[in-house]
Amino acid sequence: MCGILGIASRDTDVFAEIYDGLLMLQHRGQDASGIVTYTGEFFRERKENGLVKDVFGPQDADTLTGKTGIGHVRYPTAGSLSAAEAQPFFVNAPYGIYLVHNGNITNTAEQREKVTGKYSRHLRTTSDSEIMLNVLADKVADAIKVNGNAEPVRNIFAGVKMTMERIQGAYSVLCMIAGVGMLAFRDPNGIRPLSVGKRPAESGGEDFCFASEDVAFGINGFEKLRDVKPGEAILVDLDGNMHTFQAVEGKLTPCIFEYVYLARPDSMMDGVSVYKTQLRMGQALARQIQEAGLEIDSIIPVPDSARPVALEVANSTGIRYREGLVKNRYVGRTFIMPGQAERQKSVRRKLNAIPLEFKGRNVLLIDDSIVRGNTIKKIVQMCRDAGAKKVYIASASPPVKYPNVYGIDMPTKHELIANGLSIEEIREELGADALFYQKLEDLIWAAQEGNPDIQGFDCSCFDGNYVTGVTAEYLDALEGSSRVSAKIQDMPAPGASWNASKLATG
Ligand SMILES: O=P(O)(O)OC[C@H]1O[C@H](OP(=O)(O)OP(=O)(O)O)[C@H](O)[C@@H]1O
Ligand SMILES: NC(=O)CC[C@H](N)C(=O)O
Ligand SMILES: [Mg+2]
Repeated sequence: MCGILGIASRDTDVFAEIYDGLLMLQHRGQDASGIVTYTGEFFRERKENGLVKDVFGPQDADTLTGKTGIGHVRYPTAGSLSAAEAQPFFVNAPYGIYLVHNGNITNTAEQREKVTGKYSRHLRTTSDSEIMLNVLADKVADAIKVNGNAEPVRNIFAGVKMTMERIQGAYSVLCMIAGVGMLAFRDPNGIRPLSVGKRPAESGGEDFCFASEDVAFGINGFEKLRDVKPGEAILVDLDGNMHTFQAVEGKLTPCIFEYVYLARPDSMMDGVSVYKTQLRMGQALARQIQEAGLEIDSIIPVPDSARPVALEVANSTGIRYREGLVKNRYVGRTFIMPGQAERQKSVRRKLNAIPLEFKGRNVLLIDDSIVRGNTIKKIVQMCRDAGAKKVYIASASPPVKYPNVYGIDMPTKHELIANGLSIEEIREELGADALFYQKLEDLIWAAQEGNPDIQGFDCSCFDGNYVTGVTAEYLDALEGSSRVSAKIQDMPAPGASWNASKLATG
């Protein structure tokens, strides 16, 4: 995950608006935040590990001046957790380009070699996003050599096309380019989301906003124009004109996990409502539950992400919906605790059972997904401790069996509870009385129903089919690498520096 946002305004300084927009995308990344603005002459940058509200303050409005700018909230899925790998990244030639990226590149090793070898560039970090920025810079420079510098937009679009032909994986990208404007592009499969919005500018014409999710538009008065197409590049020049270019042929196959968990329910992505997809997931799951014919007193969601699904399972089955688990809103992410034992305890810190809802009852707990199984296993135990008679569980998505290589923090294969175990074995391991998983075809139906024009989805964490193709060597390297998901990283003490090699993927 990661969230990206950019605003090109004709009239006003954009720092405060980017700040507000990033707050709407905070769910996509909580490790680091960064903003760069462009004054028309200079870039002004600030990035640091931490939440948007902790990294930026009112004083930044005085320094981060400029009418255009881009921002990023990071959840690392490549490289390290070091503050140096917070985004945006910068190269000073050609033009001077700042870049923010959501997604993950799968041919980084090969591209790193080219950038540092053939193009004699020095990379400062282990980030995949920095590699992509340098590839883009190389390719724009190549285009300038061929076309001259009279038409920067043409050169930049040519550079994007060549970059798309070289880079594999998932990428939704925004760039600020000195003297030129703001560039947006999305990978040929449109794996990660990106949309563009506009609003009337005070002085006439239009202001533009790009964002990972359209939920970030309203707060600054933007209306969604459309989703950026797969393989498309859009450039808003410094006069506020929008140029579009289909850089390579695209085939929209967005990541289905966005609809399961990542995106906010109030977002529309590629014409599909996240909320309504989750309701349909509930309808499909309800059919399985009805067929099983169990005696269930109440349906209880694991807050917050499973609420829409659970609500619709209840509506469709006629079984009552109850809130039985209360989330402590003051506990941050639970996965920053070191080691398995700590993690299990931290679920307990985050969620607490309402005993009255469990005592003597048969309950069906619903969560959006079961990844390692830590969360639901602990909750099953909490329900039993609270006096539940039977504890049934359902996952709104199918068994997660394969790593995600496109920018979601999924653990390596051997950490996934559904890897190598039958449903019955998983049920036993989780200590539940029954276990339901959404069928993959039902999940696909739930999302596709929102926009039948979508040709397919990347469902790789469920079925192992990676839409861009991924080599067995890449997956082996991932499995054997020192990269482990951020969920089980030991976080450094405040002020201490992070060991950059810990998450290196190579
Ligand atoms: O099987 P596991 O490895 O435990 O992972 C699955 C859990 O991870 C996510 O929740 P998380 O606690 O990360 O955050 P949330 O509060 O946003 O749901 C997801 O909603 C599941 O509850
Ligand atoms: N998951 C993401 O989108 C993060 C972007 C990039 N791969 C990073 O780790 O910084
Ligand atoms: Mg959860």
